[in-house]
Amino acid sequence: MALLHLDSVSLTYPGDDLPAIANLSLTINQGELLAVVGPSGCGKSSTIGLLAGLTPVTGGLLTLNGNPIVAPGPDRAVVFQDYSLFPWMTALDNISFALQESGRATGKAAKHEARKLLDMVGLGSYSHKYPAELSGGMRQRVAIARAFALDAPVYLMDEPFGAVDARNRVSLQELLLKLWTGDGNKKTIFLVTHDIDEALYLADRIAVFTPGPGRILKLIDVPFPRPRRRFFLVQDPHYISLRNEILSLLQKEILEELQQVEGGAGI
Ligand SMILES: Nc1ncnc2c1ncn2[C@@H]1O[C@H](COP(=O)(O)OP(=O)(O)OP(=O)(O)O)[C@@H](O)[C@H]1O
Repeated sequence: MALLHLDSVSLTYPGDDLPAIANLSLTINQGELLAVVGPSGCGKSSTIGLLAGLTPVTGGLLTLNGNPIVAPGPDRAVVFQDYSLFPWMTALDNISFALQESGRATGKAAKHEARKLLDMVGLGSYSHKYPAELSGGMRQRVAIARAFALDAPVYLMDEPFGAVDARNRVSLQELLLKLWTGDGNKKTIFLVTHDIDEALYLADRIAVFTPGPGRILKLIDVPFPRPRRRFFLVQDPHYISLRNEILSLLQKEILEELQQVEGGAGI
């Protein structure tokens, strides 16, 4: 069932001549995990801003459940790369505050629920620590636990694992899959990533964006059954060919853009 729908959406920031996004059309189904890859500046974060209701569209129509998106709402949670935790609150308080703000729990119940979430992300014994006392990977775990404390139907994730090392990235990906499927009632996830392997491992579909103005160059179905097993997946010839296809789509776009800038010299 279609949940998010972008119909010829365009965005031109105030004062800009050129649009950041032009004629972007896409339907995202309920429970789908859609990954977006594309060169830097192609409008991925801007699309998250539109879906979150933080930025108004300047053309086209953007709907959630058939209703135009005009403002942020509790039906959409956003996770950024930079953790965005409150530095003056402990890990536990960051999560219980989110639970209270969303009206999901108050007082002791909020603390209890927050503790369960911290346990789930493997940080049960770090509940009293402040963000500055945690490693980058731990902070992002808390940020993800806090986002999932909101129990929103839609998650908009902008390079959520971009700032963590490869090992932490793998475990955060597993965590994301666990939270996505939750109690069997899947969330809908729009995940921006620069990592093609991450997109292929996590997503149901991958949208490859063109350089600005952002549009979809290709929508790719990721056919691998779940649960996926990394070790076998990366050796699967179909995986290798999909990976190469995405890489060459991105490289072609980047080379064409460079040729326009450099007049083709040396490329
Ligand atoms: N708040 C803003 N005001 C004006 N222009 C903006 C704003 N945010 C983004 N832009 C412009 O919109 C275009 C798309 O930027 P955006 O951040 O959406 O790209 P991106 O694909 O997420 O890039 P990256 O992968 O580097 O994060 C760029 O040309 C950028 O300069």
